[in-house]
Amino acid sequence: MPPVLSKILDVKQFMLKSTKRKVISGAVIAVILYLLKIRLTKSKTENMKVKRDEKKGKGNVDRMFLKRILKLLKIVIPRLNSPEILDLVLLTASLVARTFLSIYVANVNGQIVRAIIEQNLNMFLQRILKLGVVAIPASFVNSFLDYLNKSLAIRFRKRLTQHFHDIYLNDMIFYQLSNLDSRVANPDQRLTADIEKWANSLSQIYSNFSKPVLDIILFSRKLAELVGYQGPMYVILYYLISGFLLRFLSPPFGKLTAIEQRLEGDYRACHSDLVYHSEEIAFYRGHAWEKTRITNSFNNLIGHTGQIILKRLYMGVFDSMLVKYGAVMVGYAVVGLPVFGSRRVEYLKSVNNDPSAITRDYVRNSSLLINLAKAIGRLVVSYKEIQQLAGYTTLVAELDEVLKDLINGKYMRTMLQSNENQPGYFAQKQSLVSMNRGQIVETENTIKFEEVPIISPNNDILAQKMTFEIQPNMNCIVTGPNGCGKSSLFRILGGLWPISSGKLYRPHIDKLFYIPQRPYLPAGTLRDQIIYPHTKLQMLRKKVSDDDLTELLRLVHLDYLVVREGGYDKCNDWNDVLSGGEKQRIAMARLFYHKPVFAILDECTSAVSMDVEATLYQTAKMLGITLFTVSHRPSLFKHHDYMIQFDGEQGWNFKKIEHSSE
Ligand SMILES: Nc1ncnc2c1ncn2[C@@H]1O[C@H](COP(=O)(O)OP(=O)(O)OP(=O)(O)O)[C@@H](O)[C@H]1O
Repeated sequence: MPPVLSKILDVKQFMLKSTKRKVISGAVIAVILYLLKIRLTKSKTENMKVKRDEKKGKGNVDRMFLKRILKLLKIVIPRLNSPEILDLVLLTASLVARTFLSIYVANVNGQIVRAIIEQNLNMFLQRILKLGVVAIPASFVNSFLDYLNKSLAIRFRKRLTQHFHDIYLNDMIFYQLSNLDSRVANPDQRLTADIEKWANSLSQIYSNFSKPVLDIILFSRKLAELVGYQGPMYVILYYLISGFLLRFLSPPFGKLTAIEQRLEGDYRACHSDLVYHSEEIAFYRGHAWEKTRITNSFNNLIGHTGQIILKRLYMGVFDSMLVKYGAVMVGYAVVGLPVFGSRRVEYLKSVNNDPSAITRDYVRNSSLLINLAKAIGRLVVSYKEIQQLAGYTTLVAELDEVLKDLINGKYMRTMLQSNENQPGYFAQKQSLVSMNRGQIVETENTIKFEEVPIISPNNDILAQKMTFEIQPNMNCIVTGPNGCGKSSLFRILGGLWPISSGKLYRPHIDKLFYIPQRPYLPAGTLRDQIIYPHTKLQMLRKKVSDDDLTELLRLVHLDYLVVREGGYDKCNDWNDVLSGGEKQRIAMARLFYHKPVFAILDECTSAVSMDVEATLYQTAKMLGITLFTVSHRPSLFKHHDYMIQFDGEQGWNFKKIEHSSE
């Protein structure tokens, strides 16, 4: 009977010998079967869910993942002579060096044991010295590997971030991403945390994947030389079967990671909202409401994370059983091969039946085998890491795809669609909409709407096709009830919203300047608040000095700010230190600095006292700026010559204002 078969029979005998052992083995088998059953029922329902998601590519290791990762790889490694390739070459060289060093150390280990058994002090000391010498390059290689991994992750992150910054911060894409398209809920989270995690995960995967593959080849070759080809073959076969089993049992971790990241983003957004709107919330005493929202969001995140770790727990049980303990059994079978295997006679003859030589070979072989087993184990386990990478890849690639759609003038929106079979019920529908089916024509100094309707991104018609023309010095006021589309008219004029039909004639965007009700005050100096979005250099090129800025501040009655705040170079959190009216007046100073042909003033003086408001409008006109104002205040009518009046039911009217001669 072959020795392996007799061993198996021995084990069977051993298991059946005592009732206690029988009970334990029965229980273990029952637990395994039960877990398998749970997994099978779960995987049935999960499979149904996952199949639905798979179509959309929700973070599974599939064809879509491969397509997306290849696209992203082209971004992070653009050329064959990119520095990333050099890092990869160095990384591969270090991995090879480490494997050879491990083989060398395994050899020396065997020799040390032999020296002990032979009680040969000289040989023992020499081998110890050898180990000491090899420790120098080995330590360097280990640290260098770690460094290269991190450096590669930074390079990947830098490339990808630059790629996204170039698209996201180009023109108005950042606006369109959060206002027109509904696919990416938290672009900030994707651009910061998700990209970083993707880059780290990718650089780790290269080592975690290529190193074991390399180790498997080199260790197997060495082991085959020493114990025959069956040794490494049994080990690899064992791991292939366990890998297949693990793949079958493993939950869709990629998809779960993608969901976790999304929930993380939602939770972070809740906190950002609270910080951003803290004053309003504090006045409303809205803390209880906010607490509920934040807590719910946090609980969703924690609940999901809890589910993941539970899934990891049961996967950990299978991992340990198959990869750790099962592998040890296979390992012993393999190191026993020279002494118990088919070539035992040959082997024992070659070592003259010398126990010290057998021990040396045993130590060397087991050391090689441990390394081989570890390498295969890492390869099997790295499947989980690939799943995780698939999750991050979904998030990053999805952002890229949405941005590309926006560049190509397309956006996707979740819209409600009435259900013909069930009146009163609405179905959610996502559809890709083409922007700018209308036409934009650039003029010298004229604004003209020709049959342009005001349609919101949700496809709601706010105003029927509009036709009117505004020339410089035709100051125009826009009025109408709340939500009728006054600001939307300017969103279309400014190119923020697409034009669905008709023709829009307008001067170059530099000749239009928009001032909203809540002006944006960027982080920066007092000077930056006035000249935004110009830089100091652009201001100097425009031949404007700080004294000129003081003059502008005087026009808006804010010249006291220069002294109060300690000069133009003083940085401050301007949103906090300025009152509502001061912020609006800063914005008017900004308008006077830029002196555009047309100023779009969207309720931008609502917090300014009436007398100051009147001087602001007069100054603007004096500077030759044509006003295009949204306001409900009748006191402002006198500064304008024309009026666009919305009726709130899609109707509108463009007419000349008849001023009574006072
Ligand atoms: N990004 C968007 N996506 C979808 N709908 C939007 C968007 N922004 C605004 N709307 C909708 O368009 C409609 C018109 O909004 P708009 O801001 O033009 O109103 P308005 O006339 O300026 O109102 P108000 O006087 O209150 O400022 C509103 O019903 C609003 O909900």
